Amino acid sequence: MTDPANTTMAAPRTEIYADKDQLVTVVAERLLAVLVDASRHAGIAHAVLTGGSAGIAVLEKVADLVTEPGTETPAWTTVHFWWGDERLLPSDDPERNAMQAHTALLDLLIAEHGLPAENIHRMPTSEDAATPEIGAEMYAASLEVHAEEGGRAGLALPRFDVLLLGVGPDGHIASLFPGKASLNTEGVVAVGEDDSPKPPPQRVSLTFDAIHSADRVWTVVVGADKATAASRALAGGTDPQEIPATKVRGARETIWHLDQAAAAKLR
Ligand SMILES: O=C1O[C@H](COP(=O)(O)O)[C@@H](O)[C@H](O)[C@H]1O
Repeated sequence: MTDPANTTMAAPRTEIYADKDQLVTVVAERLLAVLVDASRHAGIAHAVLTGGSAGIAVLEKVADLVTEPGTETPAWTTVHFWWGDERLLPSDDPERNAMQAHTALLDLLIAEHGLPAENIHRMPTSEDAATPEIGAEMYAASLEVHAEEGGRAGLALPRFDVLLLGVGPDGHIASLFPGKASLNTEGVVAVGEDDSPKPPPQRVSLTFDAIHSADRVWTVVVGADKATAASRALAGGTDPQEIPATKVRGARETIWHLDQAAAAKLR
């Protein structure tokens, strides 16, 4: 399975911003640029979204940008949105990462920019799936429908152009939490979590194998409460069982976007 020490994956690099506003502006601009490029050259673009404070702020900034005259935007009919993780809650629960993304950006793109609703691939809700494990199987089936021929890392997945992640103060990414069995799940693309230490307990997450398959993995980190986790994740030799974020890699690019507060303890 994928190995973060593997030279076929990109070593992490950091980009540090004065504040949250600068970080979300740059990441939003680059996200749009990646989608424009993929849409133009491949005729299709796949982006994986994250929840969390910084991840949702990036989407709000994309909404501002697409509303500004003169911003170059992709052909939205070619763009597909996926999620790195989700809370197994009712579809209208405001804690759902998808609900927050709809409010921040996706409703606007559907209503005013022609994004087809069927291009939005939400993870299952608690109405769709009785357990996180069933939810993970359902999401794997959705991903398989859009899998590129031959697949990445032998997995049935689309080619993700860009995958966004947030980091918790405990070092979790997506819904892969310290010490949990989900960290060791190999050979499948999605996994259920029944006992997340961060509420709500039931979640669905992409696995590390799926995350590692993405061309670009951008981790967005804002705030002093993330500084220790970021520093440990980026230090060599950290145990991923303690700080799962240390295992974050993309196939072509791995960037940690940090504001100064989150970067304060980097060595
Ligand atoms: O629970 C989650 O937390 C992380 C980080 O969120 P933050 O608010 O501390 O930035 C997020 O990336 C993930 O998608 C979410 O489900």
